[in-house]
Amino acid sequence: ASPCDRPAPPTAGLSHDKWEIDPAELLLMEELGSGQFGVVRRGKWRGCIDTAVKMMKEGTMSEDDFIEEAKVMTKLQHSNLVQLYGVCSKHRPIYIVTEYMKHGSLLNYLRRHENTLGGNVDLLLDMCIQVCKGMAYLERHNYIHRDLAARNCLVGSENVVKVADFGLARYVLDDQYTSSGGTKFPIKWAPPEVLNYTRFSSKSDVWAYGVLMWEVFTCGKMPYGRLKNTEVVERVQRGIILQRPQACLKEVYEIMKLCWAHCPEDRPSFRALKEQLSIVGQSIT
Ligand SMILES: CN(C)c1ccc2c(c1)CCN(c1cccc(-c3cc(Nc4ccc(C(=O)N5CCOCC5)cn4)c(=O)n(C)c3)c1CO)C2=O
Repeated sequence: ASPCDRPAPPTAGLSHDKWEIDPAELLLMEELGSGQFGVVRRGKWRGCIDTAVKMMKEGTMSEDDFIEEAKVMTKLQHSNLVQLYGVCSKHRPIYIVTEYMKHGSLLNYLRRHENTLGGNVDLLLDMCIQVCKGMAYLERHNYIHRDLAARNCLVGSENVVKVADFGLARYVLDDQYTSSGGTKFPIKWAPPEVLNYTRFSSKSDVWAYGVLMWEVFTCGKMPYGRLKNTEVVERVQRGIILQRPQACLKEVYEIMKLCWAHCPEDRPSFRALKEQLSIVGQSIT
């Protein structure tokens, strides 16, 4: 049978280092957009496996550290995580090759489909539960995302939602993104301990997950509207939280609020969140 018939083994023995991909086996296609590290293109690996290929722009990433970490990341495998297939690190720019998700970012998907998604509370809750499952897997592996948000999740066929770009924040060289005073730092998704001490943990991911739930139930609104970052920091430190979105059930909002407990240890784990959200999910379907 041709390699296209069997499912893409995430890290099939691509070369002597199983996380190293031979660029000769990649066919680069249309551009999908650009992120922190530069342009991302769609690709075909070995003629048939759909991939997304990040082509690392010089000076955007601490490459050697990342290539080391890639060995760990290829081992993180879950149906709600965008799979890292491997890297092409024998040339510059290096390529990061991942699974392809045909509908793009969750944020754009919510905004583009607001009319059909807005009334479908079951579907919105299911999307939140899928992200929670992916995050519970990372939590179990003591892996912190550091930039969980709807813009960093991706949508595939049949409304499959997966968490993407987990852990990459550690390799961004742009200070505007990495320092909490920078213009690109995700202030609106950050808890007090990150704003004050950049102390990241799975519990800071849980705070960000609460904001992601708010994004989902508002079909992609900007949290805190047009408030400036300094105003958001002031509110978060005073304990002012996001209000219940109109489409969000009261019992779902109660769970969302748990994610925004001021002290990280008072926030639920993703494991507990998954249990609670699934119970609500069963009670409304
Ligand atoms: C440090 N952190 C947190 C980072 C680092 C890099 C990146 C990000 C965060 C997030 C943004 N990003 C990035 C940039 C560019 C592409 C991808 C990106 C886009 C994909 N897919 C699609 C599919 C379709 C479309 C599209 O054009 N449309 C329009 C028509 O209707 C359907 C959707 C866009 N992207 C995809 O599968 N992956 C794996 C990555 C990604 C996600 O990977 C990055 O490359």
